[in-house]
Amino acid sequence: MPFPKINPSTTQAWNQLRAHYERTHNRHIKDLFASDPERASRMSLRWNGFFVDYSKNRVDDETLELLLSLAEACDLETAMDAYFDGEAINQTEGRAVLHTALRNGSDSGLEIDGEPVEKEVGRVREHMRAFCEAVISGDKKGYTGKPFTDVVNVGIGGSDLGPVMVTEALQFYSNHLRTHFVSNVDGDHVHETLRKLNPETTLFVIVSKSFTTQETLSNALTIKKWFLEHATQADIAKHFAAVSTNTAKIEEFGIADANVFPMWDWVGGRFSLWSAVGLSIALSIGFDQFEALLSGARSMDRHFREAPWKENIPVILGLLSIWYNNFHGAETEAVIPYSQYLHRLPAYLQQGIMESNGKSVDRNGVPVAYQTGTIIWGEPGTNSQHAFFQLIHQGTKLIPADFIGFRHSLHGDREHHLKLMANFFAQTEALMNGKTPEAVRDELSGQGLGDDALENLLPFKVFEGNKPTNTILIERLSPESLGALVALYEHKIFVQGVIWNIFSYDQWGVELGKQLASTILSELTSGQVGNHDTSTLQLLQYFKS
Ligand SMILES: O=P(O)(O)OC[C@H]1O[C@H](O)[C@H](O)[C@@H](O)[C@@H]1O
Repeated sequence: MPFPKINPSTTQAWNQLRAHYERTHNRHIKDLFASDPERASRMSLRWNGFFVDYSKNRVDDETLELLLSLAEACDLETAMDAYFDGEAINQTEGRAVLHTALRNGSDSGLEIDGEPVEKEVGRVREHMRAFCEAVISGDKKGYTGKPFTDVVNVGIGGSDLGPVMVTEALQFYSNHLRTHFVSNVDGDHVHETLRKLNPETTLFVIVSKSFTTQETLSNALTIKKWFLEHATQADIAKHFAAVSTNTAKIEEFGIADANVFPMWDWVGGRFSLWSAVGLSIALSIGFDQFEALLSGARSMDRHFREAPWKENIPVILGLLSIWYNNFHGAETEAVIPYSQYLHRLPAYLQQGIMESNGKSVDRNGVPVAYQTGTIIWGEPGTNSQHAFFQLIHQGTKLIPADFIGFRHSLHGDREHHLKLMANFFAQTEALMNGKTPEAVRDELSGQGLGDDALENLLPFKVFEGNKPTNTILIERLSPESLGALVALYEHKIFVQGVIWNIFSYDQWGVELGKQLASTILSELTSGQVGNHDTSTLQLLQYFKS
């Protein structure tokens, strides 16, 4: 079956959703609860240690039915089969999208260009395991015979954000190896990192799907130069490893064959942490834990593929997000993990979601006449409460938010965990209920204010509420649960891309800036500033003067 190319806004479900929005958008979520005692239990999903409560949304059963009809009208089912079966659904690049095959333990019979996918994946995985075990155990040593103490991941975008997010998230499970991440081409990043390192005991993992990315190659060359101030060319083989689809380029860099880990063009950079791109993760937590991360993602894949859509977490969360984006006019979504370990999750999801679904031309090559990709942002709770929550509570914008929390802490300090989680629950309650004028009057009446003063203050202290949230409450932060959580968002991206009728797996929009930067770099180095608009011209001249 060909991948669907259906304009969602021409479907009956879309028009019905629009009419439904017109009829219902003034309703308050708390009134929906008041008239429906079963709402919370009906609008929650329990799966594998995940409790997803989506009842605090501006929806009723009819909204959900219509959203599910929209998914049907856009032929999500055919699209899902094409995704998992390895069809070339990334049509503008002629590639399959098979990050799910990276965590598919069994032999599914999947083939790309006649080659069995899992066999090759398994081979690289075994190579990773042997490499990680040798480094962690200290069997593999640096050029002066000392075991490694530090690992530096050198990469950017998908070759950085996944590894850094997961390594930070799973710090509790980490071993003695200290991990560092160098991504920015700003020399401050690499030089500050090198200052802390001993070349005798540091392993560098250069990660670049293309091995042509300016930032990564520049950082890798700077590191190599620094390393060679202490060691010899032959020692590079002991201290540098690389992950890429472009193995010829790795050879040029001088990395030993035994330290080269291939990846494949059917893995998008922003979905690649499950491949050898995750080498620094596996070094940090050990290969068994890395496999647990894959297995968590695999369970979510199975859930996504098999659960009826009504009970399907990525489908429901994807559809709710469409409801706000396309019918309520919400432009952004906040992701608020109540876990300091997950502090890089919003940044990671920004690439995953915004690079995938930030498109304005549909799968027929026609400009879309509706909104697509949401703007994603967030910071961990409770810090975010003391920073930007004011705007979510009382600003003029509608900002649906995902609250992610854990029933059990890893540190075992119950007092801290209860305080954290009290805030977690309190915020979604406050966002939904708000504070009525009556409640504010009650609160102020005992404070000795005159009637006028009280009434003057009142409008500022009223909260409208009616702010939608999803609560994702997970048993405990572990490699498995993190793997499942990340896969949940990957599949949410897919669902939304299918409905918006866009290609989620290319990223042509990042190319233009790169091309212009390369022209400007040669102008900055050669002394000849070429043709530019007058603003850019004056800035370049000022910079050079
Ligand atoms: O892994 P690399 O080939 O070095 O690419 C790194 C990054 O480059 C570009 O900016 C792409 O937009 C990203 O999707 C990619 O993750």
